[in-house]
Amino acid sequence: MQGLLAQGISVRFGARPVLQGLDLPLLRPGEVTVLAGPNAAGKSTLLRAIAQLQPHGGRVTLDGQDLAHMPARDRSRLVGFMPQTLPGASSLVALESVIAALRAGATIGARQADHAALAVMEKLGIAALALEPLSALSGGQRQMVSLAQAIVRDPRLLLLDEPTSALDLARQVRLLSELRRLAGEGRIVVAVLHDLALAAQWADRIVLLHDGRTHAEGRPEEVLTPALLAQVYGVEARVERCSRGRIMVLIDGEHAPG
Ligand SMILES: Nc1ncnc2c1ncn2[C@@H]1O[C@H](COP(=O)(O)OP(=O)(O)OP(=O)(O)O)[C@@H](O)[C@H]1O
Repeated sequence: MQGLLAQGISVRFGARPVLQGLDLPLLRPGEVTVLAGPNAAGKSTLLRAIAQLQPHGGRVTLDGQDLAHMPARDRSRLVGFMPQTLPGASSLVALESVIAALRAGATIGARQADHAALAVMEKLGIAALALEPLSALSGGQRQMVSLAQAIVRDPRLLLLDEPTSALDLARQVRLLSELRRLAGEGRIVVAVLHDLALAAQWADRIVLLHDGRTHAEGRPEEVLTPALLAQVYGVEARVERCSRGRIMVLIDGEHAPG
């Protein structure tokens, strides 16, 4: 079966269950899926479990192959992971960090690796940062370098944890356009986003996490409803259709209890 399937995903930290047998629908190649939900809902934990960076119960398969039972090198070729924050305490310059990410998943000659890494940075509009130390980059610059690291191996599955949180408006569009393009070429893209306006505009599918489970999933207009937003976030919301048929979520306030 083509796509990403995550079933019965459970994670607990000490006695506290964070994910409780969570199921995702089959996420198909070509789709951008947004994971949304309140703070501490378990979105990052779920991404890390899918990437096999977090011990978990349940099963994750990519195109029918169990990711947990795959050699780590094969998995790192197939799965690109962009963490919420790129560690800044590195002595590498940006280009070296992208080359290191490439070589972690592939046997590739030094010159070829240099070219491939620089090509990705050029595509993302960050070639000028190539020789800058990671420790000297701004939060947004670091986020773009982190994206370059995640996509340089040309992964089949791309997992991104709040990839736009530090980006200005133009770079948000650049990053999300790039994700759409990558999905259009047959990859599976899963991104955690808090910004429901961006989610409504860019996602094919939204999965709303709540209480350690999938509370709702579907197309943006199916999931971004006043009732579901009240249940999951505890807010009073209006959903309006604006130009080009897009939906817009307006938050009027917190939901009055009872
Ligand atoms: N390594 C850890 N040890 C203990 N508890 C953890 C650990 N990692 C996450 N948690 C807890 O698991 C819960 C879910 O965290 P997670 O980061 O997955 O949430 P999230 O939905 O991504 O939140 P946010 O939107 O705030 O980034 C939180 O209560 C968090 O404190």
